[in-house]
Amino acid sequence: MSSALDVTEALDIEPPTTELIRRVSSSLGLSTSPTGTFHGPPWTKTATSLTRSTTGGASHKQLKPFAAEEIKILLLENVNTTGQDILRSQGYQVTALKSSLPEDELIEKIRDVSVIGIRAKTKLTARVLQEAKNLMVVGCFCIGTNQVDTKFAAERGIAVFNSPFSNSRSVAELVVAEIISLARQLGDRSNEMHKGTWNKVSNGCWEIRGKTLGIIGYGHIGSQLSVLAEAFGMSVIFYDAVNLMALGTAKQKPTLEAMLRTADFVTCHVPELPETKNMIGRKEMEYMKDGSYLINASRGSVIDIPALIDAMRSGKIAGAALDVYPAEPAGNGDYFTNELNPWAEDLRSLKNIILTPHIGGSTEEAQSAIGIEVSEALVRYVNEGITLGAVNMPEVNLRSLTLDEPNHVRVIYIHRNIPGVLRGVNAILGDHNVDKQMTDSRGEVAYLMADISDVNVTVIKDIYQRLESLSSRIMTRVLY
Ligand SMILES: NC(=O)C1=CN([C@@H]2O[C@H](COP(=O)(O)OP(=O)(O)OC[C@H]3O[C@@H](n4cnc5c(N)ncnc54)[C@H](O)[C@@H]3O)[C@@H](O)[C@H]2O)C=CC1
Ligand SMILES: O=C(O)CCC(=O)C(=O)O
Repeated sequence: MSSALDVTEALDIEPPTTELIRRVSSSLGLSTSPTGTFHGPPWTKTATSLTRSTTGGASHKQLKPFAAEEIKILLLENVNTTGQDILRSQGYQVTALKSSLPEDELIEKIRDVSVIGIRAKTKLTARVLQEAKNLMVVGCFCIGTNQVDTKFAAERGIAVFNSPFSNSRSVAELVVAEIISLARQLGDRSNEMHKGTWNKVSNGCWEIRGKTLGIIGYGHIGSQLSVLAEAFGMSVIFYDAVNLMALGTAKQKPTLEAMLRTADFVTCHVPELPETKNMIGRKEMEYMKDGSYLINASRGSVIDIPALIDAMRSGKIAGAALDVYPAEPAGNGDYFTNELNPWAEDLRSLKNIILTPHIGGSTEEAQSAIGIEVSEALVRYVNEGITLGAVNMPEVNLRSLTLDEPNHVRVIYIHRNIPGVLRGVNAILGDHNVDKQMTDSRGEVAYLMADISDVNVTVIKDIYQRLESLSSRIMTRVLY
């Protein structure tokens, strides 16, 4: 394979920085000649199933980084090996760490990488992203993307992908287990037995059959849970910000208050948003039925925990299960103390409370599926510029190039969404044979993808440099 330097010499662009490789040859199946060697498609190398466009029977031409080993990827928080394997099989340089990183260390490391993979704990704030000079894409190997400043990322041309539902079932199953465990005080009985105490009681222990489950947030997880709960003979009611079709015999309630006043068990499945902060506070706990139960496996900010402690001490709430907390440690260890969250010890001292370390999505099935799904999205984005599934960019895709089209180039132009940009871009691309083109915008950012035929290295260099000089430019990539 040719080196990065070969390309920059051929294109006469200096100096040969990683930045340059990212922008110009981040493409890639690139040799100094567009008709150079092509690699087998990635799905022939992994056991996975990268989706691809149909090309009418012709062989799909893989766009691959010219110097794949120059693509540096940092994976934090123990991303599953399924995902690591897919990325390594592309020839990228992958560093995988088990935990998250403190902000200053993260800033040091992120400066150097083209791709970062995280889970729920790593905070990619504007301050961190500002320093990520080479970063083109973030993979959230989880559902939530609240830990990333996705708007700031888009404004810097950094796409963000997640896995919207691969762990939904795992969370729903955990909540079912918690509903039964709270109703039967299983946590307390088990703790007593571990200490040698036999305490056979039925007082305050219930079947869940015939009880009412109130679900806040009837999305992927809430609706899965709805089906499971009905199978146990529960009645399901839910509250959501939008009107949704209820599954089975579930019923949507018009207000949160109406839902809280009726449910025996309340469970939260909303994203972290300003509107969902302390969504269940003192007032809402007052609305809840005496002796009801509260579960939170969404985000730690959704429940006012000091209010919950008071409500449990008074007996208003008979039991609770928490999987998420306002502050969570970067890795495993003895961290669940008042230093982390000032009320941690009060919480730990309560009866009939199940405390789990954010394991809602932590199953072999979910982590394996997420590893594959997010890594494949990252490969598609790095190699082909496809944004399908991105949470902060318009979704843009073009039919794949084929091996019958050797002298084609794919141009990606991420730009500010302002009037007149296409006039400028078309003045540059218009001199060439644009086979197909798609552009779309999302908020202040627009994404243009165009496949151009009959190009040589001089033409590519010219297109790249002229696009880069436009004032609307956020990021230009040229792939072939
Ligand atoms: N504990 C864990 O390990 C996991 C936690 N999660 C958390 O669970 C959350 C929910 O996940 P999904 O069900 O996949 O999300 P989703 O996006 O499919 O559903 C969320 C639902 O909440 C509703 N909603 C949003 N704002 C609301 C508001 N202010 N009031 C009422 N309803 C509102 C939405 O309309 C939507 O129906 C995620 O955002 C994530 O934070 C997700 C996976 C694992
Ligand atoms: O375990 C994880 O990676 C985080 C799960 C989660 O909270 C999510 O998917 O949003």
